[in-house]
Amino acid sequence: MTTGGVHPEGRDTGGPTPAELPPPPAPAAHTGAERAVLRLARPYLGRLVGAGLLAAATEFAGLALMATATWLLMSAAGRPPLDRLTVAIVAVRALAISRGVFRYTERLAGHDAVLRMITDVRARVFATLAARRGPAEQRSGDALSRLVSDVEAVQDLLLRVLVPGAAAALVSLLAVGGAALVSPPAAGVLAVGLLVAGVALPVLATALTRRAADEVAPLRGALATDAVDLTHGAADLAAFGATGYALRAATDRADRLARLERRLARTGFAVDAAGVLVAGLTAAGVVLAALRAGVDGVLVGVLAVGTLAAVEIALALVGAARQRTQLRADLDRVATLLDTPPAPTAPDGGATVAARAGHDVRFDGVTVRYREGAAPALDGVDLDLPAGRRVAVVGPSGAGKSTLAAVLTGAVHPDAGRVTLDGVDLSAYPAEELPRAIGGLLAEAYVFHASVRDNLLLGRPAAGEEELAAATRAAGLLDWVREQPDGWDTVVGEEGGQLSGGQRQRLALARALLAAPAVLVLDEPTEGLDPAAADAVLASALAATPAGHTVLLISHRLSGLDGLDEIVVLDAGRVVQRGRHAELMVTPGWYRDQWLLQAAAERGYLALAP
Ligand SMILES: Nc1ncnc2c1ncn2[C@@H]1O[C@H](COP(=O)(O)OP(=O)(O)OP(=O)(O)O)[C@@H](O)[C@H]1O
Repeated sequence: MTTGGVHPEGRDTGGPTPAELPPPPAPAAHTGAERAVLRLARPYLGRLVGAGLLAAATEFAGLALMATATWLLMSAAGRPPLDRLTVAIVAVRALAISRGVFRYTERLAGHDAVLRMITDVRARVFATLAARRGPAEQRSGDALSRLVSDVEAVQDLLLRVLVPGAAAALVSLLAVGGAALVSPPAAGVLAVGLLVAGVALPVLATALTRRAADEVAPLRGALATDAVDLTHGAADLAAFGATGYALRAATDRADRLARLERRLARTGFAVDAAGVLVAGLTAAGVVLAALRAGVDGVLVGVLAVGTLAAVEIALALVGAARQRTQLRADLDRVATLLDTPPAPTAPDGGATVAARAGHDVRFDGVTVRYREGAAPALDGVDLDLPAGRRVAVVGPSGAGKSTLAAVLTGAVHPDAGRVTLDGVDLSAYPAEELPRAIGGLLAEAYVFHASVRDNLLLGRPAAGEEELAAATRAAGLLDWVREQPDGWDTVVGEEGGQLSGGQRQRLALARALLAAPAVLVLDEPTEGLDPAAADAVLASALAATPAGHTVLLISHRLSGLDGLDEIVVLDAGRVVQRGRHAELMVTPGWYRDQWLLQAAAERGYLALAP
């Protein structure tokens, strides 16, 4: 839960309150973030520079249009012969048309470059998020917000800050140069006005909005996480009577966000008003300087209108600075992900899984540490799984059983040691190759909001009705499917919500059995089933697995393991016992103690059962 705040009994409901949100990062970090983004923009630099030049051409055409139109109107008032005006008339038309054409091509070129780049950024951010193991980073709401809004910050930095900013700076220089041809003193005044509008005001806007803007992005991320918690955790919140508190915490955060955004908007309006004032004052100053220098009346008018247009273009830098401030926190979050070295993946064209019935798997001194400094989840584990071998991994909660399965399926990479499939390191196989050989029922298997048939076919899309029935029978779900009015087409609800816990587990097991990979991982396949049903399902699942296929069974229950080739007992990530059931039962240790305890508990359960 990140719905921050304190429970009435003083229990913290977890997560940061707005006041606890991380402080705004140091300015140097922001520059680093922008640099990281710009490094990614390098392959598209040519297109971006093209877009910047087109943006400058658009602004310049607008400025020139205003100046020429003013000259035309003021000159026409003196009724000169028409041929003196012809060039200006044609220029006005040409500039009006070219401005539209430049704007259109600039948008096309800029968006083309940026959207190409964004595709790369999103793919990298996705890959980094997918490879992350830290629980703090695995919040789906926050991850979604990073993928969508934070990556859009990269787009905005280029399209709304850098391209228009560079164009405004370039056109401002041209405007001062143009004014200097008419009157150097007026050009001096214009330069001062442009510096105020294009440098001083953006710096002021940044200073005024920096703190508030830095708080906005983490707040948005936290709100996205709240939304996920409030929807996914609604039933638990209601069960603990905590809905009101969770809602209030989320509402407090939303209110704080609204307050910050209002503050940003108010500051924005004030700076915009200052910009209008600067435009007016600069135009007045230019007119005075030009009159004092004896410039012709028509040209004074051209200078005045041109000044207003030029200052307006320079004021785009205020918008760019404001936008940049608002993007900083988002950019930092993206840059952190982009700086993360990618998880080791096999190069394209890596090893391929041989097309045969059985595969040999070996764990050699495999160590996995989820967090630096934390105790390892697996600590130098050796395990031999030749084709056809059936091994159970048991041990107390937190011993590292699921981590072992995750390493085997390639979901988690060992920090030391290696796992080989047919003698080749797992990391040499491209991601899409491994599932051909290794797969099964992993911890907390996901059941999709689809029909029973579609959920099963995920395991083997081409399976026929008979294969579906065999796998479902082995998982003990076939009778239930046949009883349903819609049979295989029964929709199981979001996350299998319309099934009981046991039915959901049987469906996930049936899917794994149907997929029948040569190395089948079964992580707690009978979880949620009563002891008698668990024994029956485990026996039928093992019987349904072809002889040459390897099975790695992870289980809390120790009943029904007597037929397996080896039982490995893990504790705190280390192998503390191994052998067959009969051997372990005559050896003092965790296995025998736990087996006797479970057997006694189940005898009691069965004695109480009606
Ligand atoms: N994603 C993760 N991030 C951080 N630590 C993790 C993560 N997954 C597991 N751990 C830690 O690694 C250790 C081993 O966990 P693992 O889930 O492999 O144990 P397990 O034997 O399967 O436990 P259980 O029987 O309760 O499912 C535990 O201390 C756990 O807290």
